[in-house]
Amino acid sequence: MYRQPSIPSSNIDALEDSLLDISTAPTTPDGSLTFSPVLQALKLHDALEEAALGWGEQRASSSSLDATMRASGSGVKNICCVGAGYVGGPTAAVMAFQNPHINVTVVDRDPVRIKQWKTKHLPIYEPGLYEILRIARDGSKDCSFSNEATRFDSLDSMSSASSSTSECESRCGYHRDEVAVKARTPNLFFSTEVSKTISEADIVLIAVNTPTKMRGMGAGKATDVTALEAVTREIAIHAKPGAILVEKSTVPCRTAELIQDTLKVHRPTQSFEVLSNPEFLAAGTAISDLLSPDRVIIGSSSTPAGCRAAETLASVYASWVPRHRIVTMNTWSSELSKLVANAMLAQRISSINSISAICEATGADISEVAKSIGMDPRIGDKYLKAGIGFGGSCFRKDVLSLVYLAESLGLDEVAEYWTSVISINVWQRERFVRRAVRCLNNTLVGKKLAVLGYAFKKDTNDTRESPALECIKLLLDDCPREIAVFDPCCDPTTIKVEIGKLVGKEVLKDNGGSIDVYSDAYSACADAHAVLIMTECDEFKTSPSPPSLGTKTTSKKRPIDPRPFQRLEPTETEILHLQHFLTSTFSDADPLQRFETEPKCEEGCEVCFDGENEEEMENTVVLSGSKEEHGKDNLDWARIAYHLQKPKWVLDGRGCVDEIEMRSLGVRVDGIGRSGWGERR
Ligand SMILES: NC(=O)c1ccc[n+]([C@@H]2O[C@H](COP(=O)([O-])OP(=O)(O)OC[C@H]3O[C@@H](n4cnc5c(N)ncnc54)[C@H](O)[C@@H]3O)[C@@H](O)[C@H]2O)c1
Ligand SMILES: O=c1ccn([C@@H]2O[C@H](COP(=O)(O)OP(=O)(O)O[C@H]3O[C@H](CO)[C@@H](O)[C@H](O)[C@H]3O)[C@@H](O)[C@H]2O)c(=O)[nH]1
Repeated sequence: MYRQPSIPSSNIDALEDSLLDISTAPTTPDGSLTFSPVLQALKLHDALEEAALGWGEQRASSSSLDATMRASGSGVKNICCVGAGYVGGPTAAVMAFQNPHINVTVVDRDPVRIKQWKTKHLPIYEPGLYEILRIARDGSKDCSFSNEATRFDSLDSMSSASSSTSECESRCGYHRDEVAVKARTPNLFFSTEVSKTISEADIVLIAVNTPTKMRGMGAGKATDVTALEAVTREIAIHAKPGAILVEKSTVPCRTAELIQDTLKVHRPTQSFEVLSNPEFLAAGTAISDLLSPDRVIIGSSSTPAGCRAAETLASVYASWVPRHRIVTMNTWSSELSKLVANAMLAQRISSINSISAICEATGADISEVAKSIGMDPRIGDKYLKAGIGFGGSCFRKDVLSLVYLAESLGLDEVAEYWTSVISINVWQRERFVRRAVRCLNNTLVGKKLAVLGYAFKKDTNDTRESPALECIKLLLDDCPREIAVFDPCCDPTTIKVEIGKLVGKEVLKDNGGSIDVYSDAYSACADAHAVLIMTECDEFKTSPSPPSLGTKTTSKKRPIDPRPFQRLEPTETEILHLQHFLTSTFSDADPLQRFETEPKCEEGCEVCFDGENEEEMENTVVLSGSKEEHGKDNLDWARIAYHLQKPKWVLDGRGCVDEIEMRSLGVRVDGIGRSGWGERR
């Protein structure tokens, strides 16, 4: 069940404070400052497997040396990334990792966050992030390995890359190529010296938060560009002449104009190029998305200087992204593309959710409908998973930003169309709660409800815009005796603090209310009158798992040895792939003996304070196969069913359980997109 280091009380205070000012609150809450060691093990494998898909393409096109020559030809020596959050941190880490000759410095006004990036307790959790950071931030040692793929028939007698070499040599008796990888000096830095770092940069990436405006004109829809404006001013004052400014944040269309205007006010005689380069990474797959992006969009002005700036940024990406995936366009198209991408994805979810209501009323099954339409390549099978709707920090805010843009342009019909995407999303979760209450005889008084899943999606501890919380708020209106919450990836303390802040401390059991948060599913479900599934966690699925549509696949395949490399100078991505293969195969966190010593925490480090947690985190990095499996164990539904109150109910908001299997356990199932017990009564 859930295991995570306890959060020091000072961090809880910080978390409480961070939730106060919602208008300018960072998009990544301090809740994400804790990270799940269980998840760390689970996701590393998938992330690198995902990235591996793009490596074949790249292998043919570039070695580290080629990439270095290309990007250094553009004269870029220093990159500054303003904003050490969810986007800034991982993006800068991958850029530095893939461009050893460029110094990348991430700056933030938040000293706590910067301090965390310098330690082993990173402020966000993303699978594969730490391995990249260890090379770019801490530097690496010389290392070497055989260029021959591991022979699995001799695995028993091997324990690491180096032993594999000697074992193979003694068996085969001939000398094979040895690949030598040179040591790296650190080229990724974290700092609070915002203006100084900006003044030294050839490229300044702006990756600050752009939440929905909560006050004043456009409140509830328009984008709050307060942080972006502040950074722009700082850049306008301190940037060196000719520096290239890059919008990584998601911004309203024509924001580059606002930036140019500020630059002109402060530096009227100098000209700067402003590029749009939106980020498309998703929570939980950030590193694989960054290592192997579907596309990199660069928007620029069409002047020669604009095109040159776009080419300079493209050369930085070209160190690891195949050229045909780097798409240049005009600035406004690029800015708009980001909003439209999120709006289209959200729209697909609302579309399938609207159909789920028809399925419930007609006897059709939404998963069958989604499967059949998804087989049409014109439609595709992604983002067709019906459920209680989308959450997360981006979809709602970006659709609303598009709505506001349309309204500002007098395009009321367009605004109305996109508003309906949000309306369906809200309606969907209300519908789910209504069905749940109806199943329970229209009264929750005196009843215990178990809520499985609190994060906005599976495999993350990110709870921003969590649909579960919205459902919990609605359930509270019917006065249940208890709402018992469990999420395999979220820290119970963080959930409590967040609920206390967003709903009110009085609703928590500790203060006489009805909401309690558990660290294991079985306690949460014990004696419950109904179990409500709110997040699509794999752990909640019955076996065999219903087909998963619209999410990245979780491969259980044995990782493949990427050797032999075609050149004796493999790319960083290829070395990472090999490292992952060896780590998974030999349960060794540093099989190439490449890592420098990990930075030591300060005396009295609060996160290290709990010795048990510390040991747990270190063990997890070692990625033992058994631990990986343990973390992903499916729930024992028979055990849960046994302890449920009669009639036993599972209200499935994410299509996780198999109705027939549950019926055999004496459990009634009702859920999204299929006619369940609710209809039959
Ligand atoms: N989170 C995602 O999954 C995701 C994905 C793609 C795009 N985006 C977009 O990227 C942008 C950043 O999102 P995020 O999730 O990284 O946000 P975040 O809140 O995690 O991080 C933003 C950081 O910017 C810092 N900051 C704000 N103002 C500053 C200033 N004046 N000087 C220095 N630092 C400052 C904050 O302290 C914070 O650490 C947003 O526009 C978001 O819409 C986010
Ligand atoms: O078929 C589906 C797919 C997703 N979801 C829900 O949609 C939400 C968003 O999921 P996802 O897109 O995987 O996560 P995000 O991290 O929010 O990523 C989105 O938002 C980012 C921020 O802009 C973009 O960069 C990404 O490309 C975009 O996928 C979650 O609540 C999911 O449960 C569904 O209900 N059904």
